Amino acid sequence: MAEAVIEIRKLTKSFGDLHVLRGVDLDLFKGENLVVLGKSGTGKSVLIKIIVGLLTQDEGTLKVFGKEVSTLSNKELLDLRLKIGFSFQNSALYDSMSVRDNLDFPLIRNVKSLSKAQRDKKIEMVLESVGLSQAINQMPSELSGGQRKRIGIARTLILEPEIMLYDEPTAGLDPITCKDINDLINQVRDEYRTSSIVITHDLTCAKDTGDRVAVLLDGQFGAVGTFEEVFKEASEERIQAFYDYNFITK
Ligand SMILES: Nc1ncnc2c1ncn2[C@@H]1O[C@H](COP(=O)(O)OP(=O)(O)OP(=O)(O)O)[C@@H](O)[C@H]1O
Repeated sequence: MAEAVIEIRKLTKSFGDLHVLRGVDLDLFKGENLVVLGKSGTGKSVLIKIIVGLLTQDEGTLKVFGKEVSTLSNKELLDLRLKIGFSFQNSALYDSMSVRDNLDFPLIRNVKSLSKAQRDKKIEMVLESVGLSQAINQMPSELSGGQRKRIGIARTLILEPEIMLYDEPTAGLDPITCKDINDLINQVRDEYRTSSIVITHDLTCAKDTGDRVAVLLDGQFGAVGTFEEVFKEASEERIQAFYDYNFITK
């Protein structure tokens, strides 16, 4: 049985009368890509915020690397966040900084022991990993949407996180670029041995990257399994509707 790096049990979270998470059970196993699917407003971001300690659950447990997040001290939370890389939907690059400086920034801020030469080496290596060595001196505005996504992922990867959280990694990209990003997500899992949660509405992304797929429905995971298990054998109408909406066959 694979080791769980994140273990969520009976987790609930409400905002006033709005019961967003209503008893969530989920494991993220070491070395897997787990895709979380769910309509807008179902609580995907809330769940991510609880995982990184930005919000606290009302009830239930959430353990990351075996430790309950809600009981961590501020120092422990900061240490945990360094092990979790969050790749934002909008890539979160600083427009006024070159690609090199965008990648240098998290190193200067978080890994104070590195020399300039060591940082340069890491920048070169991570750019090579995402296939954009030639972009090192470019500004974000000179990059395509897909390239910006790659640099955004590189910026997260440079701190060598053990867990990666991808928020809508293919949003706003054309299908061919989506495929490239999906390949990169798989490559990151294999090369960096990360365990990842991929939040998406894009079923092609889910199919290509998800070792397992989990569908959030009415505050709980309605189905968890391989893409085929979740969709091909879906008897649940709401899950089938999600599939039909994405794959328009007519
Ligand atoms: N801090 C907060 N205070 C009050 N309500 C909140 C707060 N954070 C989230 N919510 C509500 O919780 C619900 C779930 O929000 P969340 O952002 O997790 O959705 P989501 O599944 O990530 O949606 P999307 O796919 O559109 O990003 C929404 O109705 C939102 O308005």
